[in-house]
Formats: sequence, C-alpha cells, structure tokens
Amino acid sequence: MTPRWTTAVLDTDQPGGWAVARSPEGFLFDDNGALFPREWLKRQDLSILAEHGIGHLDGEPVYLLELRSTSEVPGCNWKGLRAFMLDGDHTIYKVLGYAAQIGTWAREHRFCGNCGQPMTQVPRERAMYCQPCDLRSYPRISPSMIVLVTRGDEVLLARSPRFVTGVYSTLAGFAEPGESAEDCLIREVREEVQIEVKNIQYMGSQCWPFPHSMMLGFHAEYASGEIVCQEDEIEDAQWFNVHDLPPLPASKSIARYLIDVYVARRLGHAEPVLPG
Ligand SMILES: NC(=O)C1=CN([C@@H]2O[C@H](COP(=O)(O)OP(=O)(O)OC[C@H]3O[C@@H](n4cnc5c(N)ncnc54)[C@H](O)[C@@H]3O)[C@@H](O)[C@H]2O)C=CC1
Ligand SMILES: [Mg+2]
Ligand SMILES: [Zn+2]
Repeated sequence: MTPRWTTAVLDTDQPGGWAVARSPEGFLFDDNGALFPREWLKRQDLSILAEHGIGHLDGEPVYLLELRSTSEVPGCNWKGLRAFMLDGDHTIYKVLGYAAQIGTWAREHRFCGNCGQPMTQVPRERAMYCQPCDLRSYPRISPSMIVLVTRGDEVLLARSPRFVTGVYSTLAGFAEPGESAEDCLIREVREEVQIEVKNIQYMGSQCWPFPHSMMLGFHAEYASGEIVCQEDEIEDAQWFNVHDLPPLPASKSIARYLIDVYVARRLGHAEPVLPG
C-alpha cells in the first residue's frame, strides 16, 4: 500500500497545493481540518516568517507557512500539535509533526552558528546554508531512550512533576555525546531511580516531535537496587502489578506501547501495534 504522506523538498515558487500555518499557538484549523488551499491561505492577513515545501499528501503538494505571530483568521482557530495527536487523524498528525520540526529547525537556524551571518534555504535539499563558511545545517533530531523495567508481574513506572495528575510512565532520557543507546538507558535508569537493569531488549522507535526527539524504546529486566527518586526530575516511582496499574500515558505514545506489550504478554492477550 502506498503511504498517504511522503516528505519532499518542494519549490516554493510553484503555485497551488495545500498549506498548513503554524504560529506560536499551534496550527490553524477550521471545520475542514488543518489543511487549507495554499493560495487562499496566503491571501489572509498572516505574518509569514518562512515558507517550506514539505511533502505530498494523497499525491497533492503540501507547504508550511511558518508565522512570526498568531493572527485572527475568520472562521478559524489555533490548536497545539499535542491536541492533534490526541484526537486527530494519525496521518494529519504526521504531516503536522513533520511541519513543526521543519518550522522549528529552520527558525532556529536563520543565522550561522559559526559566523552569525544569515543562512539561506538550499534548493531541493532540507538544509540551511552559510556561504562564507560553506556550512550546512540539517534538521535536528535528538535521540532519547525510553525503557520499561520489569520484575515478573511488576513494572517500574514513574511520575515527572510535568505529567498530568496521577499519570505514571516509563523512564526516558536524552543520549549524551559518547554514549551508546544501552549506555544511555543504564545511566538514565540509575540517575532517575538508582536501579540496575539487565537483559536489555530493543522494542521499536517513534518520532516524537515535541520538539525533536527520536524515541528508541526498550524493555529491560530488574537486576538490583531499591528505588530512590532523583530530586526535581522524579516526583514518585513505584513497582506496579500488571493487574493494578495507575493512569497511563496517551495510547499513541511509545511509552504506552511498551507497557501494553508487556501486559499483553503477561496476560496472554494479543499484542498492540506501535503507532509510527
Ligand atoms: N513518546 C513517548 O512515549 C515519551 C516521550 N518522552 C520524551 O522523551 C524525551 C526525553 O525525556 P525526559 O525524561 O524529558 O529527558 P531527560 O530525563 O534527559 O531530562 C530532561 C533534561 O534533559 C536535558 N535536555 C533537554 N533537551 C535535550 C536534548 N535535546 N539533548 C540532551 N539533553 C536535553 C535538559 O537538561 C532537560 O531538563 C522528551 O522529549 C520527552 O518528551 C518521554 C516520555 C514518553
Ligand atoms: Mg527523564
Ligand atoms: Zn557562517
């Protein structure tokens, strides 16, 4: 089956196609969703910082209008990417997630980090370029490890002070330079709960555009130690029995997938599928 959405670097001098608009308040939407006829959208009173041709949806070109600020468009409203993930069509969320990552990266690379001069978009390539330095900047992706640690019928879940009240999730953290995925996972689990793990197994990955994480998901078994929560980062962490779990993260997240797979295996149920 051909995918509905494929990314591409499109020439913004070509007319037509669909466009999405992104401001500090999220994406513009109306009753028909977040995609608008591009020529119509460009006639609205928007403060456009940059335009990017980002790909094809059902064969039609899609562009991003990255805005400096939020403006009123009659009949339309603004909504954050997270809300599109939670209650929207998954393909549209993928389009918007990609648009958000390209918009953020291009906005943050308008000037060369080496010499401070303005950078320009490279035609037909997803890169910003500084001519004097011959320096290219590519979209930023931050590898993050996420792991479900288990001990028989028990799973180790924790709460960050940033989470929705009551929700517990798997442990996660960003890779540091010089680390393998496994080194990072072992360090993060040690730092956050002072537990040692063994039998690390890769489970799958997920793009997490908040703002540019690439989640690499693992399962690991408990080896030793008692839970001690990292100050400021971890509000609470506990072993939960698979028959008695707390409120869990959103169903489309890889955190939820890691938990659901393990629970399904313990209880002999059908395994879930990881949303891409
Ligand atoms: N899709 C999913 O199911 C889940 C995704 N996540 C994501 O995983 C990522 C990592 O999780 P956290 O526990 O927040 O990370 P973490 O445990 O490494 O702590 C966050 C700290 O890392 C540092 N940091 C921030 N951005 C960084 C970067 N790009 N590279 C290196 N260090 C950075 C900052 O000091 C920040 O306070 C986040 O983007 C989070 O949103 C977390 C849990 C579930
Ligand atoms: Mg963490
Ligand atoms: Zn430069």
